[in-house]
Amino acid sequence: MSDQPTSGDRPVGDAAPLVALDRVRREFGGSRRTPPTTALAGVDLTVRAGRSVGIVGESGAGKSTLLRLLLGLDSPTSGTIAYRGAPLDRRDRALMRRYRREVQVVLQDPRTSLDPRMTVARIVAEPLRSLRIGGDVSARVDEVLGWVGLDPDARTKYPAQFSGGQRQRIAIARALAPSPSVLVGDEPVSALDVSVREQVMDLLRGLQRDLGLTLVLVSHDMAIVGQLCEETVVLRGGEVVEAGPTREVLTRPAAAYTRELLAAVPTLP
Ligand SMILES: Nc1ncnc2c1ncn2[C@@H]1O[C@H](COP(=O)(O)OP(=O)(O)OP(=O)(O)O)[C@@H](O)[C@H]1O
Repeated sequence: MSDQPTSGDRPVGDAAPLVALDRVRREFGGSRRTPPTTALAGVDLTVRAGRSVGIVGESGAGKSTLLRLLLGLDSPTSGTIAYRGAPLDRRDRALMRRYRREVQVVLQDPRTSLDPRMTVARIVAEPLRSLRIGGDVSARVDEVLGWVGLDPDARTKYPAQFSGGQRQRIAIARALAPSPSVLVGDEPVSALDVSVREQVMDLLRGLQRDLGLTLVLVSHDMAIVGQLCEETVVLRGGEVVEAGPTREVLTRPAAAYTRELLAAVPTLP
């Protein structure tokens, strides 16, 4: 990083629960004749401030559903999601606007997540506009570009002028612009070449440390979660089958399913 980020007034290393899911269920569809599809079957999850949590699972485990709930884009069928102890209620617009500012996302593929017709400056400033955050937008754009290792002359360029890794840096800068407490990554490095992947993982680690950011990573890839996250939650069929410190989950998996996932990883961190 070219500039040292400042953590503002967020205490680095504070371990208070930031986001807490309590028996969260999410069902889809269903009628008198057919039962609903259960995407999440009562998930408990605590994300502590300043920590990194990985949520792993195979296709259909419920990761996308959980991600949408974490981003405040969907509501549980039952159970609660609380932010700093206050239950989220999607009907409370002011609360949800604050929450969406606090929790920002980096998606898997910057080729589709960045608008090719917009300059980098507009892309990075976009959440400030949509969340109606005032202040010196131009200075903020330069600041967050610096944090992700991009020069200010990137501002006037378009996504197509950058490599895959640099595009993902732009997406990370955009997520950082509104000063979130939580950065959620939806397979944020899976689409990158292996060498670039390491660099972007280093960047995410550095941001977590230097900004006191809380990192939630959703991935099918146990190796990526193993390298980036202090805690790991294993999801299968909408249920948490295992959760704990990553080191323990990797070295002493309690669930047979976790052992199967681990067996599929060629080299563990
Ligand atoms: N909008 C929806 N309508 C009906 N069923 C859904 C909907 N969204 C998810 N599901 C179902 O819920 C289950 C979990 O889906 P989800 O997309 O959350 O899993 P996932 O772990 O993200 O998988 P993938 O990695 O393939 O995206 C699946 O059985 C899926 O078919």
